[in-house]
Amino acid sequence: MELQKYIRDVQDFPKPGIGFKDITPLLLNNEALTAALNAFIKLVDGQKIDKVVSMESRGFFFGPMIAKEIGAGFVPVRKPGKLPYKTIKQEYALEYGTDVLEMHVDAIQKGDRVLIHDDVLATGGTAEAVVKMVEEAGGIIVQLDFLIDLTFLNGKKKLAGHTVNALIEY
Ligand SMILES: O=P(O)(O)OC[C@H]1O[C@H](OP(=O)(O)OP(=O)(O)O)[C@H](O)[C@@H]1O
Ligand SMILES: Nc1ncnc2[nH]cnc12
Repeated sequence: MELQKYIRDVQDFPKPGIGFKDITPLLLNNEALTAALNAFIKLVDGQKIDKVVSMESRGFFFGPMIAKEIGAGFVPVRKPGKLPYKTIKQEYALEYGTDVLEMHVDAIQKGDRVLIHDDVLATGGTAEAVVKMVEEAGGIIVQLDFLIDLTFLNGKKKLAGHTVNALIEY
């Protein structure tokens, strides 16, 4: 199935000049949703994964479904002040300025084999911050799997040394 058919381009969202990739048509269509989930499971290829780690908020659409299907636990990475328990924090660069992501300190055990999932890889700043947090907690990153890679933004460069997959590339 050609998943790209289910991605809607929205110009000038959330700011003028941005071509936003809207994944909600894919989520809305059960065949496309199932095909995407099956493709994510195929990327795991039977490797042992202890935890799937995804970032708020669009990483939460597929992250828990992938975890359930491959027999792993799910770890939410959230924006500041949202997680109730003690957290590891990581600052990361945005287009303008910086932001922070947080993960619970007990979410990853030393030696855990981790799959990182998000919907979109753009500049790679978000994923790089999650890589740092997982590694700080002692996790081993097996791969990073995205629905979409905006390749013209060179996000993969920030993730050099890791296996990075995407179902759709622009
Ligand atoms: O590769 P980067 O340049 O870091 O960008 C990618 C991130 O941007 C989007 O999240 P956003 O911060 O818009 O939050 P949302 O998922 O809550 O919409 C997307 O879901 C990724 O997490
Ligand atoms: N162009 C884009 N479309 C959707 N999500 C994004 N996250 C960062 N850039 C994005």
